[in-house]
Amino acid sequence: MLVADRYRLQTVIGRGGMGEVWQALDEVLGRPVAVKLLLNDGADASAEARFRLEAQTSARLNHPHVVGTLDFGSWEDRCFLVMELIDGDSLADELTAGGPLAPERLAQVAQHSAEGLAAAHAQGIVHRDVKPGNLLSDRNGTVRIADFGIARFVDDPSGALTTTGQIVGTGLYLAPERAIGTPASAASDMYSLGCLLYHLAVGAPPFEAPTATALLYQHVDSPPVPPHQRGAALPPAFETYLLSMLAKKPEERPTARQAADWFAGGAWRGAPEPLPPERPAAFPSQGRETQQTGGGRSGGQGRRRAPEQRGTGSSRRRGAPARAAVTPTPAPASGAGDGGWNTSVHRVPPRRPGLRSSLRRHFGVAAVVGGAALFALALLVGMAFF
Ligand SMILES: Nc1ncnc2c1ncn2[C@@H]1O[C@H](COP(=O)(O)OP(=O)(O)OP(=O)(O)O)[C@@H](O)[C@H]1O
Repeated sequence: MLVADRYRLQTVIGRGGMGEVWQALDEVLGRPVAVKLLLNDGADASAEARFRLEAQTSARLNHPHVVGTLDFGSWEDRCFLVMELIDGDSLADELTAGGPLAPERLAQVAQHSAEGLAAAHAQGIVHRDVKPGNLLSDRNGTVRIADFGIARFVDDPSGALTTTGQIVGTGLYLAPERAIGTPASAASDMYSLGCLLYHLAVGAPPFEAPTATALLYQHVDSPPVPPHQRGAALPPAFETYLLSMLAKKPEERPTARQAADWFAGGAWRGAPEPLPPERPAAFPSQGRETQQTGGGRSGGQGRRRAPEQRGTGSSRRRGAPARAAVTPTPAPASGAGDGGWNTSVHRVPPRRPGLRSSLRRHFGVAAVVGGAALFALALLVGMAFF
């Protein structure tokens, strides 16, 4: 079948809610392309407008991590969108085929997706439907974001649900602020990306529920179970950062730009560092903070902070609230070096008073008690005499 006298449809690649996607040959330029044909069931008058908007939105983005838009038009009463053909699979396919992703691959997916989102956000475009099926990976593993613009019409939470109350894919990644009816923002995309990465790491989304309402409540209220408690073997820094993307408050999530830089810089590896040998008990947290400085590692510190802002002990402390929000279970010390939970912020024990200060405190208490006893004795003696 030849569309618009130019695009020869060859095989169906996939089907989505709005139409079917074909592998095709652009006979004018002699190159392979993907052609998405809008379903022509005639039922939804707004579908064409949405489709057109998707084309116009994605056409504004020319970025290596966004699927390129090449053409748009109408042919025999059906709208079509011509895209760059991605020879590979979606991340949903990758998950189905191979199970949870290894940290290295997951970090690549995170970086590429965040790059694509950063490019969109810089133009004021919010994707609104970040999900594994909308991340396409080519044979080299390069990830591109597809389907820009469609979800702008599902801003209200009901857009994530069917009329019967069943969950559709979007609900699994729906930001809390959207669940309560606030319009989607760039930070909502970051929450969805966090859910998506969690899903790819664990093999299941952070929240699941039998009803749509229960699921929305979880997005709003429930802290996600840390991935390592569900069997994922992420480096601690990676896990903490991922959980910061799932912060309930939009302003506490990293921006796409920050996330892209953080993953590109390799901080996600969270390589264990040697413990300070000589200063064990008194102020262990200070020693760790100092060690982390400039190391470009550890979870939490990158949160909402551009890399150039990191690096001082005090800013590190300000930048590490994720530690309070996430309470991972420490692993045995043998986990050192293998991405276990015994490094960095997760091992900072509560401060214990040194021997000298506790002696000082005990002497102080004794002095007060002794003084009171002497005073009472003097009072009694005085009363006896007068
Ligand atoms: N440019 C492309 N190159 C290669 N494959 C593509 C391309 N665009 C889409 N696909 C494939 O076609 C499938 C269907 O895509 P489509 O965008 O229609 O639906 P969806 O994203 O799965 O669902 P929905 O549109 O309902 O959100 C995708 O999952 C993907 O595998």
